[in-house]
Amino acid sequence: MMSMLTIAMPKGRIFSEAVELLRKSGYKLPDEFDESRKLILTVPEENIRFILAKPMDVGTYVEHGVADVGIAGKDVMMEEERDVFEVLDLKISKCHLAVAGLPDTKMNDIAPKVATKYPNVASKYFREQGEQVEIIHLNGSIELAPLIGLADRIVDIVSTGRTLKENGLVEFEHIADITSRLIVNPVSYRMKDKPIDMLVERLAKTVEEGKEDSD
Ligand SMILES: Nc1ncnc2c1ncn2[C@@H]1O[C@H](COP(=O)(O)OP(=O)(O)OP(=O)(O)O)[C@@H](O)[C@H]1O
Ligand SMILES: O=P(O)(O)OC[C@H]1O[C@H](OP(=O)(O)OP(=O)(O)O)[C@H](O)[C@@H]1O
Repeated sequence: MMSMLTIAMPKGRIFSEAVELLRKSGYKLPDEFDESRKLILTVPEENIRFILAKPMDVGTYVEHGVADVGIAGKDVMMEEERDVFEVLDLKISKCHLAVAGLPDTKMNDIAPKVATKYPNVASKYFREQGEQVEIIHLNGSIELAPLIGLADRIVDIVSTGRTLKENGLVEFEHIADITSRLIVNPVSYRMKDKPIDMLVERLAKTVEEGKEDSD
């Protein structure tokens, strides 16, 4: 009998797309997945246990080995460099990271301020551009910062662009395209190589088929 796999799933907007991808890949996940408030969901028929974490925390569970694999946004992986393998681009929850602000505004020359939920990504980006900025770490509603005079620029996720538009903000620079990734704990990959390889193969096939559909 193969050992049970623990998969860390991100709660929130990625969750339903990730569940759909797993179902399309042949995993029979009970209806309970769509409405439960439980944080651990075991599917004995598939020999898999799912833990439901905050998206920013998935890498923590996988790095510590309490989850063998996990699903995390590339943005999260960029922000918190973790000792995990990124094995597959799941091509779900597409969006991008961008620099935005009020139109026709220049960055303040002396200590321009950048508000973001991604302090590491933002400071690395501006360092590479040779610009010295002050990073202001916020936890959400990032678009508020330039409107209220807290920051000259924001670094945030843009998906439809609706939040920027409705707040009168514009995108200045594109930092990186973002999709969700399958990540694996290095020790688990050695100890549970068979079930993990099977999971990766099945998901990769579905991702590939999805690509053909959208071509
Ligand atoms: N429009 C979007 N806004 C934010 N994240 C998005 C968007 N589209 C896709 N994503 C992906 O979803 C992840 C965030 O999911 P979600 O918004 O549920 O979490 P969160 O922002 O951490 O949650 P919370 O708002 O509860 O703090 C990101 O890491 C990113 O990879
Ligand atoms: O381009 P759009 O489709 O409008 O999506 C982008 C917005 O969605 C996210 O915020 P979220 O809804 O997660 O709220 P938050 O500000 O509390 O993080 C993100 O931080 C942007 O604000």
